[in-house]
Amino acid sequence: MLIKLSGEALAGSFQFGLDPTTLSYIAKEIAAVQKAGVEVGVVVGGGNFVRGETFSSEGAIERTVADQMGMLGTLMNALALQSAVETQGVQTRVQSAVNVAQVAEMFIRRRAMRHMEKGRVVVFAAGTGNPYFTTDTAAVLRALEIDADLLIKATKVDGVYDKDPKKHADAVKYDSVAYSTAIEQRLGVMDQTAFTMCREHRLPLIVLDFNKPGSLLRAVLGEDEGTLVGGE
Ligand SMILES: Nc1ncnc2c1ncn2[C@@H]1O[C@H](COP(=O)(O)OP(=O)(O)OP(=O)(O)O)[C@@H](O)[C@H]1O
Ligand SMILES: O=c1ccn([C@@H]2O[C@H](COP(=O)(O)O)[C@@H](O)[C@H]2O)c(=O)[nH]1
Repeated sequence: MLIKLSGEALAGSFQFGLDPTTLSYIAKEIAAVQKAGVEVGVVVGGGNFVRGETFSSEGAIERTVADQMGMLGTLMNALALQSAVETQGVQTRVQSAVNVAQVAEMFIRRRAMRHMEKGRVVVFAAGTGNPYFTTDTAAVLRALEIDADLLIKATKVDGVYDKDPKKHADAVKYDSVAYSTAIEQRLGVMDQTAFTMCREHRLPLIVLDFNKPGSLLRAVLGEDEGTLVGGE
């Protein structure tokens, strides 16, 4: 399985950066899934450091540069996550989509799959390696490349709503929703490119709240958790 972990959520109670308590907690949750015998890959976001679109909006920093900074933010998250998961007794490798040879391996698909076969968690950093993309799209891409059976978006909301629950108190949660609905209604929980790729390749997606203890494992075991996005 492939877990997309929101960067912003890793900031925990802080506005920016990493919250060590949140990091240890999520590392335990990921380690529990691996210890249950599941091959696990993780794509980390970088919203707790830099979002290229926002960062470049004032015009001082070019969009491409801001996006490169965003990708480097995901690398910081990946290194922190690697350390925290290894503290839980599970070997972990970081593979980056940009060359940072002194700190992480490059992304090599077959190598990533071999790591996972050996029981190592693989954390994919730097998104797709290209500006103008997001880590949501990178997560779908990596999930397809490693033949994942399931993509889980682990975030701060407990599922997909008919509108943004952070902005609308009357938002209603879906237990399950079709990709076409998510795309047509432009549901903002994941970017549209990512939804479109999931639909095209029939990749099942579960959106869940990672702050709920045991939620990742329950989703993997097929129990009712978050919102399942699938179908047409
Ligand atoms: N229809 C919707 N249902 C659920 N959540 C929604 C919806 N529309 C917008 N959202 C928002 O989507 C966000 C989930 O994405 P998240 O914050 O994890 O961002 P991300 O881009 O995946 O990660 P990062 O923080 O790394 O940039 C939630 O904060 C939620 O408020
Ligand atoms: O393929 C990618 C992935 C990400 N970026 C940049 O990184 C930031 C952080 O990623 P989030 O998905 O928002 O967590 C993103 O805003 C982009 O600026 C990228 O350029 N290419």
